[in-house]
Amino acid sequence: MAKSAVTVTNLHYTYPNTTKEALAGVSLTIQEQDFVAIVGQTGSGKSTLVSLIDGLLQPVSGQLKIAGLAIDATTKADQLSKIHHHVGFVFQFPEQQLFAETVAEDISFGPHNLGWSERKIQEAIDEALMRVGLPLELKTRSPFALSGGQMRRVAIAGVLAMQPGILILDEPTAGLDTQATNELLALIKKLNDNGTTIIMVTHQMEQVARYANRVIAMNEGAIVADTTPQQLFSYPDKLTKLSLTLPASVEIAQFLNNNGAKLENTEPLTLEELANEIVKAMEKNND
Ligand SMILES: Nc1ncnc2c1ncn2[C@@H]1O[C@H](COP(=O)(O)OP(=O)(O)OP(=O)(O)O)[C@@H](O)[C@H]1O
Repeated sequence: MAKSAVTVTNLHYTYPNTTKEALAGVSLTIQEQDFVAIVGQTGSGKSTLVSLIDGLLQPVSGQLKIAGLAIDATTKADQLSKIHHHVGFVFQFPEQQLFAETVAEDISFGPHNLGWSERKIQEAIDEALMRVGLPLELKTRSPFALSGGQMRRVAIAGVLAMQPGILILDEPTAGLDTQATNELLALIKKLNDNGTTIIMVTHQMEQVARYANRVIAMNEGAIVADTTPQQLFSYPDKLTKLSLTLPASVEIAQFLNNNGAKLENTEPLTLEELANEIVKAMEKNND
C-alpha cells in the first residue's frame, strides 16, 4: 500500500501584519511517489501551502506530518529545519540563487550544511549532475558561464544533492524555451518514476494534463478540487470560475465535436492523445 509523504490537517496561516487568512483550513494527504500539480489563480495560496510543507513558514494552527516529522504552531526551529532533510524546494527562477565560483561548489552548499563528509559530498555532486543530465566536466566551470537551461539544471542539482524524497517545484519551467521546458519536465518525470514525490505549482494546464497524476486546485486559501487531471478538465465551467483554462488538446477536441467531428474521447489530455482521436474518427468516417 502507498505510504503518505505529506499529511496536512486543518492548516491555517496568516502573514504577519495582515488580517486575511492566506490558508483557511487546508487538509490533504500526498502519497509517496505522487506527482501532484497545484493550480489556482494568483493569490489563491499555492506558495503559502508549499512554503509550509517545506518548513519555510510555520502554521498558525493545524498540523503537518512530513516524512514522519510532526509540525505545528509550537514546533521549535531546529525541529522545523529537519524538514530540509526530506523536502527539496526549487524556487521560481532558481538560477538567480546560484552564487559560487564553480558548479561543484554551488551544488555542495546544501550537503555541507547538512554536515556530510567530503567523500559523501563529492559522490552527491556527481550523482546530482548525472540526474539532471549534465556532464561531470562542468564541475569546475563557473555556473554563470552556462546557458539559461543549464544554469537551472545546476540549481536543481543543488537541491537534488541533498537527496530529498519530496521535491517541490514552483513554476519550474518559467522563462524557458520549448525545448528546455520539455527536457526539464522529462527530467522531473524521471525523478518521479524513480521514486521522488513531486509537488509542482504551475499555471500551465498542458503540464498538468501531461505529467500529474493528481491535481489540487486552490481558491482563496482553500482546496476547491483534489482530483485527477481528467476529472478536473471535464468541468470547464468550474475551471472558468477559478480563472483557470483548459489544456489546448481538450479545447480543440470540444471544438471539433461541437462541429460534428464525433471524437470518441472528448477529453484527450495530451496533444498525442488528441491526434490519435482525430485519426480514429477519420478512419471511421472513411469506412
Ligand atoms: N509575504 C507576504 N506578506 C503578506 N501577505 C502575503 C505574503 N505572501 C503572500 N501573501 C498573501 O497571501 C495570500 C496567498 O498568497 P500566495 O502567494 O500563497 O498565493 P499564490 O497562489 O502562490 O499566488 P501566485 O500564483 O501569484 O504565486 C494572498 O492574499 C497574498 O497577497
